Amino acid sequence: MLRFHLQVFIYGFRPYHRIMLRGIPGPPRQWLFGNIPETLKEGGIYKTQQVYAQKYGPVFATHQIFQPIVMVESPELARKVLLQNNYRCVFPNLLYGEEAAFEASTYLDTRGDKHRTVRGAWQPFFFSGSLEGFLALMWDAADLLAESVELERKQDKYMDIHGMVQAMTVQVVGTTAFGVHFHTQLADKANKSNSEDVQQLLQAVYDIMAPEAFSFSVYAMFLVLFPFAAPLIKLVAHHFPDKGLHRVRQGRQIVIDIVKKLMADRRLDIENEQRRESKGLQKTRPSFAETTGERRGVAPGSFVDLLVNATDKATGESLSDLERTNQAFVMVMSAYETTANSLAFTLYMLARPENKSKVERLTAEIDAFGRNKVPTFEDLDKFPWLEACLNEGMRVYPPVPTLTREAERSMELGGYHIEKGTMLGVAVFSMHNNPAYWKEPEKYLPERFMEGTPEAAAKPAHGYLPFGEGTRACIGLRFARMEAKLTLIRLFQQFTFELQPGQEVLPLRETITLSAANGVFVKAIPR
Ligand code: HEM
Repeated sequence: MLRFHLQVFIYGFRPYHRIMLRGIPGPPRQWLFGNIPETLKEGGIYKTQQVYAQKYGPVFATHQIFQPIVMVESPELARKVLLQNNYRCVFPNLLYGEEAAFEASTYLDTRGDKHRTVRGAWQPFFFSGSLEGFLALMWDAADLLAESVELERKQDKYMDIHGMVQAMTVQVVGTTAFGVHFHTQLADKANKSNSEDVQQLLQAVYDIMAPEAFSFSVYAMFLVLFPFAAPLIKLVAHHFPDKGLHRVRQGRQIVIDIVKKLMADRRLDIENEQRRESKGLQKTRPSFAETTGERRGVAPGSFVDLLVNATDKATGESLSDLERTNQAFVMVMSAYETTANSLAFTLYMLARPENKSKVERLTAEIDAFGRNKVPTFEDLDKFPWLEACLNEGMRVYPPVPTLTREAERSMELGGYHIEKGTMLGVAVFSMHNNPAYWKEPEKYLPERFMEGTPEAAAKPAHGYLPFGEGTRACIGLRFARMEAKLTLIRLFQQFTFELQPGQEVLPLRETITLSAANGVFVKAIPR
């Protein structure tokens, strides 16, 4: 018992971390709880980072949840962290056995050659040719969104545009990545065929990403307090899960089961096509080119097709089924929520009354293109102001507020020595909103992203990081930008938006991502 007490005391004091972080400024690390109480008091990690950066400067050490982490909050240091280190931090969790193996092979956590293989398997999905092929599907989804907005507008109601945009981005993931229609949008309610599956899927993703997911179980608390007993805690948690742990595990299983089903269906589909082709029979499924004109066409060159055919370049072997399922799982987790959040933040900014002149410039740009025209892939370069509005939205509210890396070797950061293996973080939200780097950061000024303007000249050369940087930067950047641009074009061809009073300050919800906690409520004004 004495030994146990000693271990608790030593862990609470964290001598090893103190040695690793020696000399690096930062908030006092409370015995046992690190900086958790302050994070709770400030209302989020991204908030405490702002407070600490002001107090301690561009390099500071904090104890976020489980781990000590050295944060940087300057464009130059952020670049150094992101370009010199290729691995994201892996935080301790309660997963055990097969679930732990699944997590370890997740794209977001893969390392070295495996990362190159996985990234290589994903890449063709984002080639210009593929993106161009997705345009009609994305436009289709944006069109349904506009129809849904019109339905709500007719009832003269304030609507949660965040929720509606989310339903749209889910549809886009369905058609482009999985070749299925999720029928999530209001104007598409009649097609309910698989909407229950989708509701389940969304709930599951929500459960996995919920803020409580970080402390979802009483076992998590034991893991924080007694990390040296992790194997035992995980074993007990696995066999006797409490309600919180059960919820997250169930969520993961639902997502895995659904993506497995989607892949199996698609595989069968491909086999049937090949069989018909070998017999010289006509295709049952029209090619994408044949469906682009159709309102509800599905792209056969989908992500699932890529996964089914993916091979490991190094070994020539195909990816294991576990790895394929894993990639599809990551696609579900990473592709829709961030895009929906960035659109919702931009729409929020454009609905604020003080930004009326920005909207006028946006509608003028869209009208110059055409109020009833569908843009082609090339046309998308003709909307610099729209793109600037989107960029500025992600500056004020970066959908991923913190980036992480593990120090691959010892390095120097802002005059401090960093030991190999130290967890590093980039305080993106804080940096994007720091007056030391951005003049009047509280103002929504898309001009910052318009070449030749004084606002653009005053912008830092680096330090704008909504998609990260380096070998681990967002692979879906072009896909996301294209989808967001098409959506804004389609919406502002028909409407402008008015913010519901009472949302002058937008409550935020922080998980790995940042989103509007209670939605974004607007009234649509027909143009
Ligand atoms: C506006 C929308 C999006 C934002 C703001 C965003 C942001 C990010 C950020 C910040 C990272 C981490 C970068 C780093 O650590 O340096 C990331 C990684 C990633 N994103 Fe996105 N993302 C968006 C959309 C998408 C979409 C649409 C997809 C897929 C279709 C996607 C797939 C991924 C993947 C797979 C990674 C991991 C890349 C790697 O480790 O190699 N993202 N994203």
